[in-house]
Amino acid sequence: MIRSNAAVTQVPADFANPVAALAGRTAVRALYAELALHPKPGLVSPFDSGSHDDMDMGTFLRSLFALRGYFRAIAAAGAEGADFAVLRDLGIAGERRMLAATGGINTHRGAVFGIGFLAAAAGWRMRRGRTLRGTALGGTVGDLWGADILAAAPQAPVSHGARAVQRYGARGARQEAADGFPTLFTLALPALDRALADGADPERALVQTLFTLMAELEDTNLLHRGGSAGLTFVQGEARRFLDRGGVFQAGWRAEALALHRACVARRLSPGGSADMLAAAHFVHALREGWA
Ligand SMILES: CC(C)(COP(=O)(O)OP(=O)(O)OC[C@H]1O[C@@H](n2cnc3c(N)ncnc32)[C@H](O[C@H]2O[C@H](COP(=O)(O)OP(=O)(O)OP(=O)(O)O)[C@@H](O)[C@H]2O)[C@@H]1O)[C@@H](O)C(=O)NCCC(=O)NCCS
Ligand SMILES: Nc1ncnc2[nH]cnc12
Repeated sequence: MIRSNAAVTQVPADFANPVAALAGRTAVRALYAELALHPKPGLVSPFDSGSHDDMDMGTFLRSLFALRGYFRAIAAAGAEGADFAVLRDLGIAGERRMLAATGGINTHRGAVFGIGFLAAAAGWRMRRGRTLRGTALGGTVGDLWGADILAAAPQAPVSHGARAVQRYGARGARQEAADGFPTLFTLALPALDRALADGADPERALVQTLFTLMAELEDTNLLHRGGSAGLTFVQGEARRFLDRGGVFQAGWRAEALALHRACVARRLSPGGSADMLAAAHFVHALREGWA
């Protein structure tokens, strides 16, 4: 049977949607920029697999390619004013595609969650011609979906992160999103803008931003792997790096590599900070391409 032209030319709404395409493309580029960055204490990079035995650069590349359609679709859903249930189902489907691509390894679960909501909020604001500047993007996440994020029952099985929240009373990813991503908008993005303004190239500006996040974020990955002592160790070392001048000090790369080795020796991995770094890259790049 010959299908009508209409059927052949039908494209998914998100594909035909320039706002969704921009957000989707920008999200994948942000995940790649984070992955390709080095040195990143304890984390996977082209240099090595950090504190991880079960994943490497290839695992993350397969993961971020599998998520291309997800970020485009969730931005399109946000543009349409979708409610939390729609976004959650897209997020669950995205997680499934990620796990299928990685053989069940949890590479970007935090990014599926955090950058997913930011992409949805970007779709909502760009469709309505609203600015992406200041804390507006995070405010949209909190205003439109914050209450539902906190009310949603944790997925079974309970994640390492949720267990860390229960055990250590940390805020975790949900509270961060429901509050409009304060760590991202009041800490990470200003650090990125300041490093670039002070003359750092993009690589050094991203390293500076990562250390700024590591010094402050209550990263449930660190709590899961190293308890309060692990989190306190990384926060303290990151703060010392920044107090000595960060990426603007002579020998900064050797300093950062020394912390990488110390994290690997302790099996510590600030995965939450890695996700927030990718989120900062996402928002910064989106702002560049949008009024
Ligand atoms: C909505 C959920 C995704 C939230 O899940 P949950 O409530 O369980 O919260 P967390 O698991 O704590 O958060 C999810 C991930 O967020 C990252 N993260 C950690 N701390 C923070 C923080 N303070 N602020 C922001 N983000 C944070 C972190 O992601 C990274 O860790 C992942 C690896 O985790 P894990 O495998 O446990 O660690 P490993 O060291 O690899 O373990 P082993 O090697 O020992 O095995 C990695 O993926 C990074 O991304 C947190 O994990 C969920 O409940 C849910 O409902 N999902 C359904 C979809 C949905 O609702 N989506 C919303 C619409 S988009
Ligand atoms: N580069 C990375 N290494 C380990 N965990 C991560 N989670 C997000 N990005 C990561």
